[in-house]
Amino acid sequence: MNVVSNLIKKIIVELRQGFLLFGSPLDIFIMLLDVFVTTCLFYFILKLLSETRAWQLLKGVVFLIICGQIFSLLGLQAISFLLNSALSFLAITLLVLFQPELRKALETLGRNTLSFSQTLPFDSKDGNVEIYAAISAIKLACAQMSSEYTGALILIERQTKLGEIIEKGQSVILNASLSATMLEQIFYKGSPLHDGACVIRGNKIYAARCHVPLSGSTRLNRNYGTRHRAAISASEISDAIAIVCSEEQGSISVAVDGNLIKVKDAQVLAHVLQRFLVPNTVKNKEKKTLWQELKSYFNKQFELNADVLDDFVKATPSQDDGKDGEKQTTVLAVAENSANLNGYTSSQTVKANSKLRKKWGQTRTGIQVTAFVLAAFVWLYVQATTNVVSSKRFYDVKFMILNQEEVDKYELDYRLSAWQTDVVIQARERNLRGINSSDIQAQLDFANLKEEDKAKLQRLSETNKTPVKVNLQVKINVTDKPYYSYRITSANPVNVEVTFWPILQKNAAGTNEAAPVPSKSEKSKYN
Ligand SMILES: Nc1ncnc2c1ncn2[C@@H]1O[C@H](COP(=O)(O)OP(=O)(O)OP(=O)(O)O)[C@@H](O)[C@H]1O
Repeated sequence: MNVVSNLIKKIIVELRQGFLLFGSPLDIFIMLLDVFVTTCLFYFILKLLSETRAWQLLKGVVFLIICGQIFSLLGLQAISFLLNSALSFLAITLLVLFQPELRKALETLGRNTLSFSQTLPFDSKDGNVEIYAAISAIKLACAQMSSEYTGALILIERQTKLGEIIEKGQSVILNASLSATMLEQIFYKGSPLHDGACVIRGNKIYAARCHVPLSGSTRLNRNYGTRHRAAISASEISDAIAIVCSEEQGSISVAVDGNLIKVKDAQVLAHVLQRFLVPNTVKNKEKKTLWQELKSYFNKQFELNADVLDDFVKATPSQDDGKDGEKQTTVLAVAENSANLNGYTSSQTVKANSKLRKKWGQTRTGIQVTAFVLAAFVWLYVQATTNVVSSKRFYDVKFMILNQEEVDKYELDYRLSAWQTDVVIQARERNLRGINSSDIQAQLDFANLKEEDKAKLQRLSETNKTPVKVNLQVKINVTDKPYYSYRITSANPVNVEVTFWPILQKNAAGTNEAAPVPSKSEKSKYN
């Protein structure tokens, strides 16, 4: 909590000083890019987390931080202390409690980072043909098995390998060609392979008799047994699509991402599979631009997670296709962590074009705004802590006289009130390190003399009378450093008094000496 308060204080100080946007147009562009990239990162993380139970906890933590800030502002020390301690404890428990969710989120990240498509890993160049052949085989087998009330559990492996399931227990590696007959043979009641799940990898039936570890975290109706639960579990621990043919009801169901939906028949099943396996079948058949590709890449997170139920529904034919008024899809189980609990409940029939109702914080805009706010906050923090602006004092910087000829023409002599100055420069620390005393120029430019002063000098040169005093401002710059990378915050002296007198008078007075340089004790005033 203290960290948060300190951070806010630091940011306010930096904002007050106006140094946050210190730099060239290029620096500002880089800063904006920095905020943009950080926003994307936060967007990605928040989107992944918004599909998990960790989201609720995250909201709780934010609430506690806000309360803590309010309490500490009000000076309520006891409650601030308690909240502070609770937050430190929560930071550790968060990692332990939500290890499965975080693991899943990272897996999703890995999947989407390495591949832009969510298709089956088909070998052939013309993957789509093979996918359609596979879908057709599965459709035929499921139609047959459901009509005969043969129980089956088919897992279609996608990006996440199902090695953990395949290599365990009594599973049998088949690596057989995928065909409807083969599937029916496997799940035929008398077959030694019918128990458990079969895994489809690419265009092969890779393994049979696989046992899926049950998670038990679903809201499945009691009428459904372990086969359906196994389907949900398999879709929870991976991005596999699980198809269940029910032995008791003769129905067909599909599970994706922890959600289970009963489809009307094998034809609807084929539509669903096409939606998930064939790239760009439903959405966009045209060639995408890079921007569209990037957008769909980000959107895909939602397609595969939060919007997965919507996808199920979209994947089915229009509601009117059910001539006898029968429902095309029935949601049997919604993943416990699903963002869609507001939109769908278990065993609720969903209309084909229904829209999901999500809380604002979980909508794309909500997450985008939150991600931007977080990124801006982190950026401000980094500016205030690591990319710090500090100042450095340089002593005895000698004046450089410019345009001497401007006074030579009057044939006068002059004396300066000082020949050197102390300069304080402010810059980003890394820039400041590169500045030495020798890089600083303190210029006295006689070209800056005012017209009235010039007139006085003219009169003096003609009359040879009382000496004339004029003020000149010292101009300071750092050689080899662009003007926007530093600021001169003070110079002492910043104005120099120049006393002019006729050359003859000077010789008489013998005063052609430099004004005294500030003594050490005087210098210490500026430290
Ligand atoms: N963890 C599992 N992994 C793979 N297969 C499983 C698992 N648990 C059960 N099964 C399969 O499901 C069968 C038991 O089905 P059960 O009747 O309990 O489920 P169900 O969901 O009611 O399905 P059905 O409607 O077909 O009866 C088992 O014989 C086995 O083949």
